[in-house]
Order: sequence, then structure tokens, then C-alpha cells
Amino acid sequence: MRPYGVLTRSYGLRGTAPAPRRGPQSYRAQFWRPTVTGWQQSPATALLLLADGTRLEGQGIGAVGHAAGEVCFNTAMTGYQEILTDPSYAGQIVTFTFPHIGNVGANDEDIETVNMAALSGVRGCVLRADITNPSNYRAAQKLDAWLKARNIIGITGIDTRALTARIRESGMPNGVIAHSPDGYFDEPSIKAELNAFPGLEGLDLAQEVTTAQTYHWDQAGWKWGEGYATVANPEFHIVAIDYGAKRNILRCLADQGAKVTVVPATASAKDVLAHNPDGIFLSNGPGDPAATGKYAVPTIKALMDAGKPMFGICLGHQLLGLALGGTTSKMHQGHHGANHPVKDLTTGKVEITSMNHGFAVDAQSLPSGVTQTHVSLFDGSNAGLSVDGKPIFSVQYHPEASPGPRDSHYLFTRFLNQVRTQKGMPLKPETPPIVSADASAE
Ligand SMILES: NC(=O)CC[C@H](N)C(=O)O
Repeated sequence: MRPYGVLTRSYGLRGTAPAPRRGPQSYRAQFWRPTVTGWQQSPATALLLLADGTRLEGQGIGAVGHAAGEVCFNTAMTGYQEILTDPSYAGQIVTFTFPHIGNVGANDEDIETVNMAALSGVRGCVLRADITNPSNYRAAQKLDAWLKARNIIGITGIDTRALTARIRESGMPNGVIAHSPDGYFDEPSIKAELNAFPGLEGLDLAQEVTTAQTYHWDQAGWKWGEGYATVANPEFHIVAIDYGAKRNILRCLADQGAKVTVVPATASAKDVLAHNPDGIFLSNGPGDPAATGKYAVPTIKALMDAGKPMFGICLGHQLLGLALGGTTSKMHQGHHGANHPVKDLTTGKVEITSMNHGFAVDAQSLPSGVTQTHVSLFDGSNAGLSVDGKPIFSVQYHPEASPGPRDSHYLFTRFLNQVRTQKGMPLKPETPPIVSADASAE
């Protein structure tokens, strides 16, 4: 059995094992697929095998081979490319609850992975319907070919409603996704892969997806007909610690007039402060915050003492919570979608947010001097915190969206306003969230 702890793979990038050879232990599955003339039996070319022995069969798309991960579901109706390239999905297999994925094809712009050499972190995707020909002016490629080029395995023809209901009832299972175009599967090696996957708890995956080199980022938001802008004369300098950062976060910082220096996850407080930043950003990222916290927490603690404004998103939020003395724990079904209501406890307002996390900060573990600022209205879990009297705050959700609503973009203004305060500059107005929690009561 090969060790999985650091996601080392003997078979190259993104967990695609060589295609199985036909042999006495290989298995050829049949699967019923809907066609215009009724149901037809055809050879299954892909499998999704869950840890409890559940076996789902369908049609393979994308890369050939097999890969293990934790199976979650994402309820976003758009943005499949951004989801499949979000490094926070390392070690996971994403089930899309929206049945038609691939309709708008794939392009080179809607990519969230900064580190192109690492491709994306996701181990596979599970879809309901077959991929149709793309219908969108931005489409440069069919999703199937794009998945193959990025070494992501996919399966179509799965009853994703049933799979989602099951994840809601029994939690996110470990699983293996396998794609074999000739329909023969090397069962022993697929099962061995499943058994070797230890689950996400205890896994530090940030080091798998972080940048190897420090780099500078100046790309800003996308404009219709113009593409991505560039910050011409940055007013501020932010250092972002990259635990698996999404590009759109860096663009949102650039939109605020910041030049961003991105440093590896293992950078020390001294490395960060050597860049003389006006503010420090802690990025999103994959894996268990407690595992990444072993090296990230001492750095964050030292940085908090430096007195610079600090903002964290998702994994960055969880790591800040740990650095402040709180704890994190694994969630039952996690939050992955683009329509999650969050209440800002400081204003009473509700924002509709983009979410992607399987761990959460335990609100009751936050010490005095730390305020819980936001909660999820789906399950009451912690969604934000701030440090009393200091320019330090973080949120569990994704204000950069990509995909998702932009209600929470104001948080980037809030962060840069803290920088402006320190520099004695006039503040910018925060764009308020759209929906008020009190509106329904009026
Ligand atoms: N998007 C993220 O940063 C995810 C954080 C963490 N890996 C979790 O699953 O909770």
C-alpha cells in the first residue's frame, strides 16, 4: 500500500493511474443509459466506488485511470471550470447537483489555479447528464477534452440526486473514481487505492498546491469586451500567503489598488515582513486546517504581533482561528455551493455567499477578545471572526465568488480600509450586501 499522507503519486500528475490491463480479476460492467429511443444497456466505462462498497457505474469522460478522494457535492448552477480548478478541492471528488455540466464548454480565462504546473487539485467529477456540445461564444474547448488535458477523471450518467441525498444523510464518504474506455476495470488496484486513501482529516494538502516561488500579481478584474485589467499604479502592497489561493481573490485585492506579493505556504513571518507589506492576506486552500496549522499557526501568531491589517478567507480563516486559540472540526456534509446565506452579526444583514469548506471553526472555542462576526444561516456554523481592537478579521466563505454572487465583495474594501486607516488615507465606502435580514420582518 502506498502512503497517501502527502498525496505522493507513483503515477504522475493528478492521480491518473495507467489504464488497467484485461486479466482474470478485471471486471466489465454494464450500465443502463437513457437514449432518445428508451433505455439501452451499454458497457460502463467509468465507476465510482464508495468506502461502504456502494458501486455506481456510468460513462467515463476526461482522463483515463483512477483516483481516490473524499466525495462531496456542490450545488452551484454555474462556474464548473472555476470549481474544478479551485485548489481547495485537492483530495476531493466533486458531485455536481446541477444536472447539465459542460453546456458552455471550457476556456482559458475561467481558471482559478494560479500554479499552472500543478494543474488543479480536484481528483474527479461526478455528473448527471452526458456532456453536450458547448454553446457559448467564450467556449474554446469541449469540457471532455479540457478535463482530459488537465488529467481530471469524470463520470456521467450518475443519479446525482440520490448520491447527494446519501451524502447529506451519512456524510462525505471516501471513494475512488475510475475511467476505462474499454470497460475493463482492474478491481484489486481500484480497491487498494480506496483503502490507501486515509480521508482528509489530518492531511496537510496546502503544500501540494502552494507556489514554489514568491511572485508578484497585478491582474485585476475581468471586464466585458476587455478581459482582465492590470493595476497600473498600485497604492498598496499586500503579501498573500498562498495555501492554495484562487486567482480571483488576488484580482479582488488588485481591484482595490493593491500590488500583491504571493509567498509559499511555508514562508516564515520574517520572510513575509521582509517584503514590508501594508497588509497580510491568508488564502483559502485544501486539507485539514489543523494539519496545515502545525507550521502556519506559529507564522500567523508572529504576524499578528506585527500590528499590520490581516484578512483571511476559508482555510486562511480557519488558520487564523487556530492561531487565536480556537479549534476546528470536520463537518458532516460540508458547504459547497454558490447560494449560502450568511448573517453578519454586527449589522444584522444577510449576504448570499459562495462556500467551499469541509472543516469549520468551532465558535464556542473562540477565546475572549475574539468576536464571531458571521454565521451560516443553513446550519449556524461559524462564518467569520474579528479580533477586538485590532485590524484582523476573516471569513469562512468566498467573497471573491468565482463562481457565485458578489454580495461580499465589500470585505475587500473593508480590508483595504484598514490599510488606509493605518496610512491616514480617506476611506472608501463599502458596498453593502443586497439583502437585509430585517427586510422580511418589516
Ligand atoms: N476553500 C477552502 O479554503 C477550504 C478550507 C478547508 N480545506 C476546508 O475544507 O474546510
